[in-house]
Amino acid sequence: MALKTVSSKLAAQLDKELMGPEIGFTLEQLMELAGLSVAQAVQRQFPLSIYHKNKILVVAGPGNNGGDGLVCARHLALFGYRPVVFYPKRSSRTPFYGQLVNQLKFFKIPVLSTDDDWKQLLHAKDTLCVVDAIFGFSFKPPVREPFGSIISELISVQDQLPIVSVDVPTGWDVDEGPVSTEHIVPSMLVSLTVPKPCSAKLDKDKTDHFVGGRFIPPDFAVKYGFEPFPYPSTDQILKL
Ligand SMILES: NC(=O)C1=CN([C@@H]2O[C@H](COP(=O)(O)OP(=O)(O)OC[C@H]3O[C@@H](n4cnc5c(N)ncnc54)[C@H](O)[C@@H]3O)[C@@H](O)[C@H]2O)[C@H](O)CC1
Ligand SMILES: [K+]
Repeated sequence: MALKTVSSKLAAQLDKELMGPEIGFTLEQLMELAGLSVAQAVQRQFPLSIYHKNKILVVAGPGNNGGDGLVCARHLALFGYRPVVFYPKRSSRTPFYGQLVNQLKFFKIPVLSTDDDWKQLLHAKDTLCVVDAIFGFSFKPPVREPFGSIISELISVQDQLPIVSVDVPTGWDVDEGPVSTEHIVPSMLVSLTVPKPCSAKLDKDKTDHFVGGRFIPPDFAVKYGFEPFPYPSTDQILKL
């Protein structure tokens, strides 16, 4: 069966409508559910009972994809993991990002900046996986620094250290897929609300694909041209 996807343009429009005057979700609400679903997907893929490592590096970007990562880190801590957040370019778009960082401090989750040695966490011996919450559906290539170097570091370790990408594998064109030969190959992608077209370029042998962000009624999905996803029970994620 063909994968149901929605273009970057339509995904942005869908988001706008959800947070528009008629429906009235707030960004904070959707981000909380998005971050929770990514944490649940990580727990499903890397259960502590099997993997005897609990350190997770969360790399958070400057926009809402990064915000999802900050929320995800907090839920990972609640699930018994030991997240460390690398947040190189902190957003001042709204005070909410500062509040999310304060919540991380409340949970004693380290938040590193470019002055800190974040690369020491890129060792599979100690770290379970890396959550890639750098860019989502608003990324436009080519990538600007410092993110180009950060992505290169992640690519250099991805054969040993699994990458969990949030919504879109960072650096990929949202509609077209990878734009250079060297690119992030996540071991897991958690698409939010609905997969973006680039996910059709995933190699199924290398990447497990989940959908998360369970926050729309069935008729709204149909309006945007995709079938609602049959999430089981109370799960926030569905493996595709
Ligand atoms: N309904 C949902 O599914 C929800 C999804 N959420 C998440 O939000 C992102 C989209 O967030 P947005 O803020 O629009 O964009 P990004 O985070 O992808 O990136 C914007 C950020 O990145 C900078 N940027 C863009 N291109 C480049 C570049 N080439 N080099 C460097 N920097 C770049 C730009 O300046 C911005 O600062 C979606 O994917 C989901 O993850 C929400 O949480 C809510 C619900
Ligand atoms: K991402």
